[in-house]
Amino acid sequence: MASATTSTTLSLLKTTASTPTSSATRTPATLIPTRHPHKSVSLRQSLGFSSAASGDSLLSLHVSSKLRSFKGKGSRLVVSMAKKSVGDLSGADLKGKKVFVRVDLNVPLDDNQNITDDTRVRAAVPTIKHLIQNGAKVILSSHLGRPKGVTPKFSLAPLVPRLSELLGIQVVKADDCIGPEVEKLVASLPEGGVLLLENVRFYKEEEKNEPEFAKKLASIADLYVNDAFGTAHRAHASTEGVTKFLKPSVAGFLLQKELDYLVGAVSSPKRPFAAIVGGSKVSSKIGVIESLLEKCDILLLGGGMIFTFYKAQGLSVGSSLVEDDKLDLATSLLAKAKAKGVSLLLPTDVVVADKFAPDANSQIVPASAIRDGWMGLDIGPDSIKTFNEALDTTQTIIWNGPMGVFEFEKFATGTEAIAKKLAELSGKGVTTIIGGGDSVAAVEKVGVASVMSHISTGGGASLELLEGKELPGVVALDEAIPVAV
Ligand SMILES: Nc1ncnc2c1ncn2[C@@H]1O[C@H](COP(=O)(O)OP(=O)(O)OP(=O)(O)O)[C@@H](O)[C@H]1O
Ligand SMILES: O=C(O)[C@H](O)COP(=O)(O)O
Repeated sequence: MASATTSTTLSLLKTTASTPTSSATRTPATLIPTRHPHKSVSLRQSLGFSSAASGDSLLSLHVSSKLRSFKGKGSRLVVSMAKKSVGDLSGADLKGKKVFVRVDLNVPLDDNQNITDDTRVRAAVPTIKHLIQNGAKVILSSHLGRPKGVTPKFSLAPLVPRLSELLGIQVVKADDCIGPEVEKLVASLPEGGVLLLENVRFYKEEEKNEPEFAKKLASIADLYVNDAFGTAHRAHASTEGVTKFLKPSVAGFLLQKELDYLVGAVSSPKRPFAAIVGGSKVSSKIGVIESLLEKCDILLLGGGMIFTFYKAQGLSVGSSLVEDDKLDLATSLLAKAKAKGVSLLLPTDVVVADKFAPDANSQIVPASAIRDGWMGLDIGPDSIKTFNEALDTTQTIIWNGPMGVFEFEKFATGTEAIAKKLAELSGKGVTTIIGGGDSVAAVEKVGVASVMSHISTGGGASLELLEGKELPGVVALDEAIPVAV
């Protein structure tokens, strides 16, 4: 590809021609108290939200006056505001106590009811083990799928063998989640024992968050732990309603870690801070892009959404995915990035296909040369190089959404290249956060999941959190220290 064409396109597509804004010209990335030492400063601002955005509620969600810090992978100090955590409870708080633990065991199962991805099961283990070790009687509750009434294929029974294996004890399974059989099983549960309740969504009252149902769930326990980050954006009986009847109601270790990274590390990042946003449509990522534009130094865009940006800039996009009603929005996002000094990079070349199929004919073309009848399905090699160079300058990276149609091997190169780059940088101490959804699948496919600083177990929940929305399952939990904001 002619480099002259590439550089012309590049300057057209970049909102700023400069290198990433240096930390010296932005608010320094230090711990929250250093940035805002005075109590009178809005804690919401100290979390990095502009005063008019939707984060006011977020403040009341995640913030207490107590800061929690821990060493994340890559040896950076991650700071977030804390809800009361299961780690804050003493041994005496837990020994012999019946603890209702909401976990997210909504895992994919194949036709033979085998778990095809046990990430969420493994992620639930640290909290459960902690409770076992402290002599608690552990009552696990989860949903699986979206059943309408009792549906055998959505039973949690297939989870028992893997859970038992990971915990090193035999997990007992109840056939219901409320009622006399459950009460009997709870009564016979020894200290350190684990009971898995049946799919809580077999009752329509769960999703309706009916207080009477929440009360029944709560009646079998002494206290509540929510570790179901993936479901924290749902105000359901087992995630929200139950907290009205069980005190204390605290966060599990997984939920805490998700908040530490997706709120703490994103709001107070080591800079330069890059966000990579991909996926299919700009309309589904508007909130995330707008929210990240408030915080990041570099924004890299990929996936199907880029064609709406191209078209908004007057480029031809052939038969690529375009949202014609979002052209003005794309233009305004580019302007916003420029105004904020964020270096927004769009791919300068793309891999186009003559049909949407794994065996399509493909070509690499500059972004300005997509012909009629062709559709862009991946970012091209020049873009990968430019993105990699930009990422090389960073200290924190968050990634949400694939760069192309990675489900088709032929168009997976861009997504896999980003996954490999993040793995390399993670090894050099850069904080790398994978914000849920398909990017997690891509990272796993490449086999680099274990080296990332954090991989979110939430799809919708992580998106909502990154958008600055409040998560009802988090709001409902006890504050570490009550605070008047
Ligand atoms: N150029 C493209 N044209 C069409 N579809 C694309 C393109 N690039 C990526 N996609 C598709 O986008 C989808 C992922 O988009 P989505 O917005 O759902 O991302 P996500 O946030 O990672 O996933 P999820 O919604 O599961 O959390 C993938 O199925 C991928 O094939
Ligand atoms: O898989 C998820 O995103 C969570 O388990 C929530 O499931 P839901 O979208 O069916 O509420």
